[in-house]
Amino acid sequence: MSTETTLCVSEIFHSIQGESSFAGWPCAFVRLAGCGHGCRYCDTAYAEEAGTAMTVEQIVRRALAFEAPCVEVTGGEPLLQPGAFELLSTLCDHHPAVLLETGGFLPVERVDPRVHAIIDIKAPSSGVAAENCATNFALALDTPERFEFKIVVASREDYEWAKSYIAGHDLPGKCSIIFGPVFGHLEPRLLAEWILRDRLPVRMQLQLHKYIWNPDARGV
Ligand SMILES: C[S@@+](CC[C@H](N)C(=O)[O-])C[C@H]1O[C@@H](n2cnc3c(N)ncnc32)[C@H](O)[C@@H]1O
Ligand SMILES: Nc1nc2[nH]cc(C(=O)O)c2c(=O)[nH]1
Ligand code: SF4
Ligand SMILES: [Mg+2]
Repeated sequence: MSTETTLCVSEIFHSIQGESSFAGWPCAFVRLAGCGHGCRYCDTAYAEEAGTAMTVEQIVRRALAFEAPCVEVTGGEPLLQPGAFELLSTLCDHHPAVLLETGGFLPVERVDPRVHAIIDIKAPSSGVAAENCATNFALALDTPERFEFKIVVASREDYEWAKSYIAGHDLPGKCSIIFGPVFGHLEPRLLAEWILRDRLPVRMQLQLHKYIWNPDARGV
């Protein structure tokens, strides 16, 4: 295991995976520090605070010690740190289910193909929808089993945008797509009813951990 590459870590914790198609599984989380993308609703602004420098080996040991059925690298924006690619590959050398949560504004082509990448597509209410990285769609359509897309929706306008956006990129029926409400901003029942009424082939998620623990708690 390489010991030289260092990353800036916000927190490493053990929780119930609250999002994605892995929701419900116990999961070890590695939250890398720093993002700067500035999504208006971001629930993890604390990841902008200075993190702790750790080597890949230290991070992997801490994450594996939880003996969880999946390990997720998130942030902040994990792909902003050059060492994230080595971290993901090293985790894959030691664990069969490594997940990446990324904000969708950076290319994922250098991510180890053993990683299951959850790519956020930012809707207009995030304020950064213009920065979604278009090259990720071709890669995902080529190897859909490695990817899933997520869109967090704050309003009816976001929902309509999301519906057109996934159709425009030919994703429905080809890639796994998840829609979820911005916590505390959109009533989950409304999103459920819109999806059902439109016969939309997407999965709906609620952030499980915010119902299990205090929604403002860190480290869950
Ligand atoms: C905090 S981000 C970190 C990883 C990466 N930067 C990204 O945006 O995917 C993890 C996930 O939390 C979601 N998220 C952030 N704030 C949220 C909120 N208030 N309600 C619902 N989901 C939220 C993001 O959309 C993203 O899917
Ligand atoms: N329990 C739990 N599940 C999560 N899935 C993705 C998360 C994230 O912040 O990226 C997250 C998180 O912060 N907590
Ligand atoms: S990209 Fe992710 S971490 Fe960065 S501001 Fe947006 S939701 Fe928060
Ligand atoms: Mg979170």
